[in-house]
Amino acid sequence: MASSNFSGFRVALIQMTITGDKAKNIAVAVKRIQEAKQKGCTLAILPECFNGLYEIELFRKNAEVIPSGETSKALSQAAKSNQIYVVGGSIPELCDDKIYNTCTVWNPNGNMIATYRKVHLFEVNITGSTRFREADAMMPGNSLSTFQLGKFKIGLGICYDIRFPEMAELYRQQGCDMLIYPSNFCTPLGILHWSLLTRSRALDNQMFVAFVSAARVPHPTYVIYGHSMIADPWGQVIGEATEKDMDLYIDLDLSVCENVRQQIPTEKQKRHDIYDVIQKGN
Ligand SMILES: O=C(O)CCC(=O)C(=O)O
Repeated sequence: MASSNFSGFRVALIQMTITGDKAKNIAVAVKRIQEAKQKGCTLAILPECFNGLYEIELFRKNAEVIPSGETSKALSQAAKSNQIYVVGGSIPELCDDKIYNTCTVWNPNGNMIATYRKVHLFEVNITGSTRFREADAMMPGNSLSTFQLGKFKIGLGICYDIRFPEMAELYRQQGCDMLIYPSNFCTPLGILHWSLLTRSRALDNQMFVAFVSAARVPHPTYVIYGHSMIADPWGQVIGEATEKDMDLYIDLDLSVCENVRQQIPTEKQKRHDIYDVIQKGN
């Protein structure tokens, strides 16, 4: 891959079913990465916390040191044996007895080329529906993270991060062409906001945005929305799953970013004399 005139690639959004069986979840992820390669994909993306159920009480149980834990080893091997880039959704990361919600990225040699710890922890209290406080079990990360795939520069966020347009704008300032958010929205908020948020971040920043969920399964308190989705730099949805266990394979063309940015040059028209979004720290 990645010849000098490479301007696109096929991406897999892996909407797998997550169960309470960690070994099974890892095995399913590995199999679906292999299928993505067979379908001609250069990049496979997994959902948030894919190695266990999305429950506060289970994060520590499923947590691992990165990159020496079993999930990291499986992702590294899957990337290498299939010669594919893998955005490993996220897993609970154990570091100095603290837990982070961490995304790892693997290149086709099986090397870890980026990590990202969720910066905005999920905390909502929706009357009559979802209550969740990730901070009861996890610590926030403190930095942004990008990686290069051919000519594409890709920025990383996780789920709730997509609600913060400033973060996406900082990635645009860093020259990103695509944002990837491994996610697991609950169904009530998914219905209201999932598509709107994906399209908004894509349109605001004139880039591709991939929002990758697990499949919906019955759960007493947290029913995952599904509907993995990708929007293009026009803000159009170019692929969307249902709520079921399924994967999407989508061709991305980097030249669309350049076309939109030339035709609607908002980045050059920003009034930095009136406002600014600036990055603090790294
Ligand atoms: O923002 C939302 O509605 C859901 C966020 C979420 O589920 C998460 O960050 O894990």
